[in-house]
Amino acid sequence: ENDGCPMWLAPSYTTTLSADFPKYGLFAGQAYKQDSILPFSELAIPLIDFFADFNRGKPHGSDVLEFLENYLWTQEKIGSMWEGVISAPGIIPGIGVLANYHSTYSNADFLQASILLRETKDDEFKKKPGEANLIRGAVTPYSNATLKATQHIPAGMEIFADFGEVWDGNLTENIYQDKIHRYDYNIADEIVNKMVDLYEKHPGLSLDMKEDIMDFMLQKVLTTVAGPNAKTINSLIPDNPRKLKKVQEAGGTFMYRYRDMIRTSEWLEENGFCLDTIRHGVSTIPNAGRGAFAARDIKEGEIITITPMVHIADKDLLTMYRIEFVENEENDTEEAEYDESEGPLGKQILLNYAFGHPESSMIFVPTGPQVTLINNGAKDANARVKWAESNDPMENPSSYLDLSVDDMAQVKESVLMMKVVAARDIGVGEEITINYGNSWQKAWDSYEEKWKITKEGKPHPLKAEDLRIMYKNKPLETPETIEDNPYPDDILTLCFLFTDERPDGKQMTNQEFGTEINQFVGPTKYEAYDSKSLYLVSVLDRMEAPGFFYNYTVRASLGDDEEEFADVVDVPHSACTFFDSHYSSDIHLEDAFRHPIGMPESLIPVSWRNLR
Ligand SMILES: C[S@@+](CC[C@H](N)C(=O)[O-])C[C@H]1O[C@@H](n2cnc3c(N)ncnc32)[C@H](O)[C@@H]1O
Repeated sequence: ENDGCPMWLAPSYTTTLSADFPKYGLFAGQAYKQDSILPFSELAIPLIDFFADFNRGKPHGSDVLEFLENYLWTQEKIGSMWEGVISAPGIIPGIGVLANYHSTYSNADFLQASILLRETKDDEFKKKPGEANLIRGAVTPYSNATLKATQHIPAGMEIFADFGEVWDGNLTENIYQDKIHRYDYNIADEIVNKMVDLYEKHPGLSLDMKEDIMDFMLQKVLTTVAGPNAKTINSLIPDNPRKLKKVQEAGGTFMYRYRDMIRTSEWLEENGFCLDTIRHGVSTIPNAGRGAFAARDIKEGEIITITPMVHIADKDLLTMYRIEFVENEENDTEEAEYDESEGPLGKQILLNYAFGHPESSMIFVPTGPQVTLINNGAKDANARVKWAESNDPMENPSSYLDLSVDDMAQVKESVLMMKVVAARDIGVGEEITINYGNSWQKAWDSYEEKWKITKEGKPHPLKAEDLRIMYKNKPLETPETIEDNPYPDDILTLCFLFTDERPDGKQMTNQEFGTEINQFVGPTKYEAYDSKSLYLVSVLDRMEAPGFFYNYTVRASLGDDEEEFADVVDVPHSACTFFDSHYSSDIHLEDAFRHPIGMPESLIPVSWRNLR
């Protein structure tokens, strides 16, 4: 089942028949066992307080927001819920954009622990706690977004991510989206498994007998217990008992029904592009952060990767202003508004991950796996970018190059395809770089120059990222110790908490407040760390706990109301972490570096040069 390619980019099953360009998806190049980690760990790029009426009202605002909304992951998935005052959902290029949605089937989900605990070797480029560094504010702090297989994924199968309930019911017209519900398949699977068990227990049964039993179960028993659903469930189970085993082997009734969904390696070779060239790591360029590295030898002229691009018609939408909440007397609510009087606060971090050109208001975010990791190699760059051409595995539809920016704003699909081509032979393990261009280089040089004068060698206020490092092997502060070791103002302490009654069954009550005291019971394994169990806490007490370093008693806040809280005992050190409060992470530094990657001159047609 393993043809050597970990993952393919190819036209998705969800492309509608009427569409005039394919929608792309990710396809497993080899089988992935249930619970295994899928290739590619990605960055997550939060859009802070972006999806609000003040942006919708700007030129192209409603079109851009409507388009970008299709690519978002919630702030709870990313762990960015404290970045803004309204919301901070984000884009996870690669797996987060290209894993499609299917109404009855999903085979992958984000491993939340990977992004929430932020334990990745790639982030070891980190600045020392309390020390200024050029990279502060220049790159997203959210990384290591990883997908895991939620069931066995056969080689050739498309990756469908679990988007949760909100998406259900939206996409019924697509050819492979059927009206049968997920639970119908689940019940059908259970029946198939039980029938197979029964037949295996009684190997002497004749085929006639088997058919009779099956008929009896499906026609009589199922109709009685499942009512109107019986017909649907029945239709998912083959009526020939000999085929039941085949259903199991296919991975259940859904996979059996859509056997042709599994693409052959010939089909993938012909229609797809194998994503086996880039792996992530720490950049070899000083202060550049993470980078993209060659996962195998790449020949000069070879396409390293092809990436769909999401176009944003007006880069001005990424300018951030202070937000004020204005009372709406009509319906007695508060509305968020941009206060532009003081001038901009800065720009969204997404700008650093987008391609642009000074003469165009359009910018382009690459959504191919690992592409956002490619750093600037200036004149020594070993790769270059181009629009994909007609003889490439995926083509850039050239008609869009003739559209005006206003017309492009109306195109709410990711239609543009860019390729990254090796400018010379690249050896395995070498960092892959492109030339970001003169305008970017100038911006970086002047940022560096200013930084040297104002910040070099000076202390930098401690951020959550710093405290995570500092407190890795140091106990959290308690009311007794906090005066001598205060946390910085904008730091939030949080713990992941699943709780239960005390093991001895005795309910303990907090004498002062009359509230319950709960027992910490989890998360105990890596996979169980999830933002649903993340609570703001204050640490009340700590005690040494052999094997666990320290255990804490914490007061967890249960809502906005300060009065709503619960105390939890025996919380291990490893369940607690730090976040920055609103507008205080390095992303929000006043003079943080923000500049799009330069799109080569020849890639920007005259029709897009609306700022000329
Ligand atoms: C598209 S991202 C590349 C991924 C990024 N290195 C990261 O860790 O997320 C572009 C950003 O990487 C950094 N970068 C890229 N090339 C660089 C270089 N040659 N020197 C310094 N910083 C660089 C800059 O902060 C830039 O805004």
